[in-house]
Amino acid sequence: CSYKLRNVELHPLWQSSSSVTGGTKQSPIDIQARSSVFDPKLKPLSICYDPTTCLQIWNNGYSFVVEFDDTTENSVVTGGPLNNNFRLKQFHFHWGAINDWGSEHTVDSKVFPAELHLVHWNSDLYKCFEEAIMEENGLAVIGVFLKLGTHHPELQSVIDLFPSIKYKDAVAAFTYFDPSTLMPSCPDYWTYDGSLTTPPLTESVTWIIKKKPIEVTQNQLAAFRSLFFTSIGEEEKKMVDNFRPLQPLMDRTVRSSFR
Ligand SMILES: NS(=O)(=O)c1ccc(Cc2ccc([N+](=O)[O-])cc2)cc1
Ligand SMILES: [Zn+2]
Repeated sequence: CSYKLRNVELHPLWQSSSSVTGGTKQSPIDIQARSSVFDPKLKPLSICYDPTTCLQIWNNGYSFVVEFDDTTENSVVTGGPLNNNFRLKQFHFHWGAINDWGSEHTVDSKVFPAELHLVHWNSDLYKCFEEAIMEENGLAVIGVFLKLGTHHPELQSVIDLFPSIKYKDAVAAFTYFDPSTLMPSCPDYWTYDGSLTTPPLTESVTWIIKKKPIEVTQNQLAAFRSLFFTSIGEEEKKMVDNFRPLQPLMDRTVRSSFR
């Protein structure tokens, strides 16, 4: 049952950041489908990724991160709710210790076992990712839910590198990958203004949450749980439950691209 309360003890990172004082646009949130407002002015998302911009995969102690060369406009997203060009910087995931929880966003309180975040920064307004993180309209993050189902071959090419990045700060070369293979074919999405879900929790993110999940197998989810939060030589702590608790919607409306 994916409605189980998530009574997990939080990784230190999220303990202190379960709510930011004064934050009015924090993420993640529960997306109540019936309260979202269809916006006919929302355009289709325009996503164009060049697989040769893929650089490396590493364990940053919170998740595994696949990073891209963002010195050119070769891998970008625009359209949808976005009024600027956003360059792909990295993608990472959030997941649970078991399949009953793991995603950051929820839909009508339904929790998914994992969630993919594709992180982009506004290259029309800012000079680099580090600057954009701190600024209004600085980032666009596409969220994709994962659900249990068939084997995902393209995700498997990422998972196959896990033995080389088991511990914090381990890095491996990963030089050809198209992250659009990790997205569902259905164009429908929700969008709202929110924040980073890890420190510095800045309210700089236009969230674009795909309505349809992608399918992965139990073994593929279990592979995520073979990673460690800790560095080599430290007492091992399995990398699981690296999601932030739900935050209040406050004075925000979630828009949908579909009726
Ligand atoms: N989970 S999420 O909201 O999509 C998210 C997106 C990007 C990041 C990456 C990141 C955010 C901030 C910093 N920093 O301030 O050094 C470094 C990396 C962290 C978290
Ligand atoms: Zn994330």
